[in-house]
Amino acid sequence: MTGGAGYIGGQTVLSLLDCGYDVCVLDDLSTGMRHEFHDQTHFYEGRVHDQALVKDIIASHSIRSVLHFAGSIKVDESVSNPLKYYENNTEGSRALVEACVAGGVADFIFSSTAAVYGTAPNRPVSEDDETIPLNPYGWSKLFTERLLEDVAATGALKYGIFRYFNVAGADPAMRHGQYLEQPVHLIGRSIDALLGIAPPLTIFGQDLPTPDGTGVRDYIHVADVADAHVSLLEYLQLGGTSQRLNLGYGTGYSVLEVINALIEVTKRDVPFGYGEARAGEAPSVIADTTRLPALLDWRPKHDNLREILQTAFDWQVEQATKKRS
Ligand SMILES: NC(=O)c1ccc[n+]([C@@H]2O[C@H](COP(=O)([O-])OP(=O)(O)OC[C@H]3O[C@@H](n4cnc5c(N)ncnc54)[C@H](O)[C@@H]3O)[C@@H](O)[C@H]2O)c1
Ligand SMILES: O=c1ccn([C@@H]2O[C@H](COP(=O)(O)OP(=O)(O)O[C@H]3O[C@H](CO)[C@H](O)[C@H](O)[C@H]3O)[C@@H](O)[C@H]2O)c(=O)[nH]1
Repeated sequence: MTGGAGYIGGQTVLSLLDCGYDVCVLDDLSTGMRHEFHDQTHFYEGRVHDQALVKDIIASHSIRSVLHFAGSIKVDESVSNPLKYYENNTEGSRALVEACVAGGVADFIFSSTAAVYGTAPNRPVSEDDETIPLNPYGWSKLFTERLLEDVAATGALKYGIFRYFNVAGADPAMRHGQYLEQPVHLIGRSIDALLGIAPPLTIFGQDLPTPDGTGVRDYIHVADVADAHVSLLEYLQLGGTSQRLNLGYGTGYSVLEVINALIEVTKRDVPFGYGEARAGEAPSVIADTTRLPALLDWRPKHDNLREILQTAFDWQVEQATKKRS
């Protein structure tokens, strides 16, 4: 696995270990952190671009399946520094896939994003909808999707592409979660505002074409995302064909609904004000979830906004406390 020291990759390491898999992790620790549970993996510090290292890991562990989480994830940064995104996400993936093909890897699972849909239609968006990303981050991911489809067409490997919607929450057993010095996503920023370690939250837009005027997203618990990877891995290993799948719950919550639920869960106030809508941002992005359950033996266990918020809050408080002490 690449990116196994990051937020979603780390959670997937836990799911794989819980299911008894032998896991190799390749991570350059640029944004990820090594945790105690990584001692149960074969951990390599390095970049996915390093083909000699990747080939060596594949050969030494007879690796048949690769899950590729490594990448850069900040949409705003991708606009100001697009070359970083094409280098780390697209070139890195190209080099990795080439080394995997050379090493005889059969199955390749890739972390893509709902950002490939761009201005999603005003209804749940399906895997066959048009993809016109609005930023270099989305393009860097879409190019990798295309690369995988073209390579798979030669028969070199099979792919599983997950287009994640808004991944949030932390491990229910508090073994892992997301902690960024400066959160970039709504839930992380709202919690930091609530804790008083960041300024009040700015809500981007209050008269969008949504029921309450604020942006609507499909939030999915990171533990469900991780478990879905185990199911997709089993599916491919048991002979399933290449797939491109939305990974969301198919339910949307507005920014105000998220803030109100966070206030209910924590019994604390979230200071916020309104600002301009983010340029080009889709008002509502919700997954059409027809395809995935028809294929995989996966059913969500944590599809509850309050649980997502409670685990995210508990984790962020624990991290903030550790940092202070
Ligand atoms: N967080 C989300 O809501 C979200 C949504 C859609 C898609 N994704 C995708 O999921 C994947 C994981 O995201 P995350 O939220 O866990 O991010 P993250 O930053 O926590 O994890 C990324 C990991 O990859 C490592 N990494 C980065 N570049 C590398 C390289 N060149 N070689 C080796 N390791 C490298 C980092 O050190 C980190 O551990 C990313 O590919 C991201 O684009 C995330
Ligand atoms: O400070 C903030 C941050 C966000 N929002 C709003 O909250 C909602 C969620 O925004 P996030 O920034 O948390 O997430 P995005 O939907 O913009 O994007 C995320 O989900 C995408 C998939 O849909 C991609 O995966 C992308 O990588 C990831 O950042 C949006 O309506 C946004 O306008 C605010 O109002 N204020």
